[in-house]
Amino acid sequence: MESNSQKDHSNGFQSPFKSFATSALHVGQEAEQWKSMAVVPPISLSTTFKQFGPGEHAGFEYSRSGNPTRNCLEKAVAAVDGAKYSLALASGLAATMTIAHMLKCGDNIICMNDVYGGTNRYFRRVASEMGLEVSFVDCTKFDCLKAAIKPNTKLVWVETPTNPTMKVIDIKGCADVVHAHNKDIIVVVDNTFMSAYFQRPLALGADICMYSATKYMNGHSDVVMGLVSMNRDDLYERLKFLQNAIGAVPSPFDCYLCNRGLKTLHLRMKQHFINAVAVAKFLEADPRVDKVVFPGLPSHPQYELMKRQCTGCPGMITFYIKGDLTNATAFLRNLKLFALAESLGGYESLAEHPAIMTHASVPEEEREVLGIGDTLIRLSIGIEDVEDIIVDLDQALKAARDCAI
Ligand SMILES: Cc1ncc(COP(=O)(O)O)c(C=O)c1O
Ligand SMILES: N[C@@H](CCSC[C@H](N)C(=O)O)C(=O)O
Repeated sequence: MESNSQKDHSNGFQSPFKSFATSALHVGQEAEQWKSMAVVPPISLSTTFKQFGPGEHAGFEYSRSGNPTRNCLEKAVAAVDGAKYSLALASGLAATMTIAHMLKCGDNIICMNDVYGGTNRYFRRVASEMGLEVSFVDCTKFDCLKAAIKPNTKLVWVETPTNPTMKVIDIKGCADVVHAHNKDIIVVVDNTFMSAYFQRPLALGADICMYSATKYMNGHSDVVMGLVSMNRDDLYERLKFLQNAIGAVPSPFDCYLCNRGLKTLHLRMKQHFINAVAVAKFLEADPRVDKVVFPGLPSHPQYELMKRQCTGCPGMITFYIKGDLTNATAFLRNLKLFALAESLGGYESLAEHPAIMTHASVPEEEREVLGIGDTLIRLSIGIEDVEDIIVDLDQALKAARDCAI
């Protein structure tokens, strides 16, 4: 992260990370690593690799344990995260599971009380069933976090901004609280919403930066993948072991695609930011909308924190439509350019209803407390022409209002 004096004063956020695009394009992609001198890393589909003698090989034995195409991606991801190491897994949840396997029966995990529905479901209905103890805590409040740390706490899991209510967590503050208590507690940040372009959790004190690469990191809605980056040698050794021992690895073809997607991450994120600010301002000024939650607007309660810890804001906007479920449904059914679909972070605009779709797995009482109600709508603003995005939202808001008349 650049110093405060190097801030990009045009929008108040931190300056972009130095040589981000150059690293994304070149690190791990050296043509010299291939006999063919291929400039674009080949897709290495072979499941196994010929050995010179038993145990004597050229760096690869079996594709789950290590794959040349996956290596290229992992090196590029480590570079854009400002990390020493990165590992690719079969999905974001496979990454979560692999991280959880570093713990043992009876260990405690503190998880931010507002996280992606599938993460909540994994900790509550899978990890807990296997003997891990999980406490859901509001990590935006340091006092609550501090009070929740127990002698058996081994891992703290935060997501920022949270999916879908966009609460922002102070990563450095959180890591400081946890590590002051016990430096061995592993702080994990789910960086899916921000991508490596807008936020570097490791530089802020986190031990592991994790992604559902299914989203912005790949950015084309055609790959399901997870990524984890870290600096600590011990964490890398353990996770590398688990990557192979559990075996939740992505295919070489998906690694190729994600590696390719990463090459335009900086360009995509800049456009997502520009489009999202315009859309958020449009929605905020619209009388058919009750409330907009977008961390890139001064109206967001943690806007100052966002500007302090991020270099910008992705295309994720949550808003509460006026009316009830009928209006929310009419809005979503009438969108034309936006697809009504789960997921986010692709080049195309998507809209969804978290209470019924992505967060249905969160118990209803918890959803209510978190504000994931009938009128909450989540948008993933794509990189289409922003005027067209706004025209589409405008006509769907009209249809939603008219349905109530
Ligand atoms: C913030 C966040 N983390 C993790 C996941 C899980 O990722 P995946 O779907 O790639 O398993 C998702 C979405 O599914 C998500 O939105
Ligand atoms: N993280 C994505 C995917 C959402 S939900 C996927 C599936 N229905 C499930 O329950 O696992 C998002 O937030 O859109």
